[in-house]
Amino acid sequence: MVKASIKLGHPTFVFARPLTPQSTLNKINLHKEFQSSGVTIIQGELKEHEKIVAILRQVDIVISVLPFPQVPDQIHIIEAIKVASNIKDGELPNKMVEVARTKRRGCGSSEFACKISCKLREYYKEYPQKRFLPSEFGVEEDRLSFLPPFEACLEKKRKIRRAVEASGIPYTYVSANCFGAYFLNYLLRPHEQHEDVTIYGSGEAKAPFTYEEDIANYTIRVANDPRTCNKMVIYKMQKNILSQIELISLWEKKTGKYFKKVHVPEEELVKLTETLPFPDNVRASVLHSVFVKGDLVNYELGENDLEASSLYPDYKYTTVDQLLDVFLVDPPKPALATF
Ligand SMILES: CCOC(=O)[C@H]1C[C@@H]1c1ccc(O)c(OC)c1
Repeated sequence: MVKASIKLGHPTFVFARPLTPQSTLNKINLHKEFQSSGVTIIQGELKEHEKIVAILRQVDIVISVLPFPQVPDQIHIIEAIKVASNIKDGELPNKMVEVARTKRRGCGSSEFACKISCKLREYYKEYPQKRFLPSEFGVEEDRLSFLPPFEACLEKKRKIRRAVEASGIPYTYVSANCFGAYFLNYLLRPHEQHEDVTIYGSGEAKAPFTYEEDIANYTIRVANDPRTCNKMVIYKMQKNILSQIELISLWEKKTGKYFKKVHVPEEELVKLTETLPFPDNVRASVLHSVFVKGDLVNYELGENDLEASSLYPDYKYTTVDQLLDVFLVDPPKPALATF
């Protein structure tokens, strides 16, 4: 995300937890790389309210990339943005209150809401506010329901969304669906010697994949785009919507290897979500939602939703086929999200 911001020419600040003697070499080198690229790095904790307010007075856009365990701590970012932007909780800017009163008469609530959001957009053009992109980037949790372990995690994200909306801070939510390298590593395990691949359910349900670099490149564009203010942006590129069976077949063609398919039936996966310890039970419920139910392709974009590749048709995103070619020669390091 930082590299994409720099590449697009934006003055970029990073607020990160302090480096310690236990910090990994990778993190230390990343700090050095960012600093040599002109990034302003401020080290601190999310509870250091005044420090965050002081930084926020210097920026227009705040993008949070906090992992699940820190999702609730984003409330501190919201509080700091309100102070830095002089926004009172849930209070429309005064100028807007007059508009709201005059517009209320004679229109229904949805028409009224639309008038307000249009007026808010005009207002924000005149009185630029800081925009907040909370740490989302996965499923669209306001439109889907999940098995309990994943549901509990996503409820944390829903709470932050409601707090952002109640605060009046302009926002953009990003649903990037499946992180490409992350899931290709999880499903294909290119770093291991293995004869079989696991298929969750029938393997026919489709899911949208977005290469991590594209997630960052799209998000910096989205964050700076007036069209996406107070909107949900979904990353769902047509060429990157595939089933597990299609993914494995592509990989077999490219590697010249044939893998034995080991299916995990839905009922067994549901049982695992009930019996595995945390966080494996969460991962099992993610797999159930994404690859057994096909949740990520089971809803249509609403009138208030935008899709990234349609917003930026000139941006050449990496297709899954191209990403598999990268995996053939230099597969990215596997990772496991924390919950
Ligand atoms: C393969 C098992 O799933 C995971 O490890 C978690 C990290 C995956 C995840 C976490 C949160 C999400 O919203 C999401 O959307 C597709 C995906």
